[in-house]
Amino acid sequence: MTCDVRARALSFRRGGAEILRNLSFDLERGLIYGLIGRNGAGKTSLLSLLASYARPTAGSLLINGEEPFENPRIMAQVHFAHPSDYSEEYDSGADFLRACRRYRPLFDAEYAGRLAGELGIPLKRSLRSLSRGQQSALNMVMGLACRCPVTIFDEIHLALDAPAREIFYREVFADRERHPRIVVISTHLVSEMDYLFDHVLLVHRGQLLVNEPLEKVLSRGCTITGGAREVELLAQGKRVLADRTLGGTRQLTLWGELNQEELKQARERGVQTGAVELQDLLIHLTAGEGSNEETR
Ligand SMILES: Nc1ncnc2c1ncn2[C@@H]1O[C@H](COP(=O)(O)OP(=O)(O)OP(=O)(O)O)[C@@H](O)[C@H]1O
Repeated sequence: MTCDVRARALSFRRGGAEILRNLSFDLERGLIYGLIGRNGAGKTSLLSLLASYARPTAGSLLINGEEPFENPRIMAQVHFAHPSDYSEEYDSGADFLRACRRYRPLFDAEYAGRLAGELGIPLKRSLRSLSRGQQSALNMVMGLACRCPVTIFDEIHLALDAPAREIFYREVFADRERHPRIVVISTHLVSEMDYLFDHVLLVHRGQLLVNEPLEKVLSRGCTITGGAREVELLAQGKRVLADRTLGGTRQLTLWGELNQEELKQARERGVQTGAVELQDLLIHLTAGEGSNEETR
């Protein structure tokens, strides 16, 4: 089962406010998309359109050529894992996994059970009695094991402890290899997860600011690391995105690439050059303005 997603000039209004404006993008099978942006930028709103929870106000969103909103054929192919309120949920984790088996044709119960065991989720207990992290872990297990052609994780990893997050990252990567599909991960833990992304979607104030493969995004900047004086000389006239000092070593993150002459100078001065961090680019590209329309 494959799936493709096409959004063209997508806009979305809610409560009189324009939340998303004129977004166009494609999502391709086999790729992991990192959806990033500041608080209130519009990430969850975009994901709720993909997950058929809401309908675009303008433009078009097609999944396998069909509009997703209230479309059972498409809803069966999209899994939206997000932080859920289980405070009134008396069913157990095992009940939830059984429901997945009924409603998700590709659900892998054996894999789900194994992963739940590794994460230490007490499956026999009611969901309301689980800790927040255990509830998130169960959401993660369901998202992975459903094997839906479009699998969305919206900040579900936030309540997970570090070992559980490591399992999440490992499994997202490995399971995507075994069962290629579209995976969209919305996150604020950019520096921890960016290595997972094939492609970056950066939403800012309801608009798509970046829609590029990770490699291309990272080529927009560079780091230079070395003695403070040498690094400063190389950075002259350039825009500095980040400045870090460790002992006698200084690292500057610069906007733009170094040309051949600058690379030669860096070598001669013992300055190391490296890739920019996605998080530094995010901070730079979205700095100085509110994250949504109302704060402009
Ligand atoms: N029901 C609603 N009515 C009006 N405005 C809303 C509604 N839901 C969300 N918004 C607004 O839409 C904007 C985008 O919200 P959204 O939840 O999509 O952002 P986000 O990027 O996911 O943010 P965060 O990273 O903080 O979770 C925000 O300004 C938010 O206040």
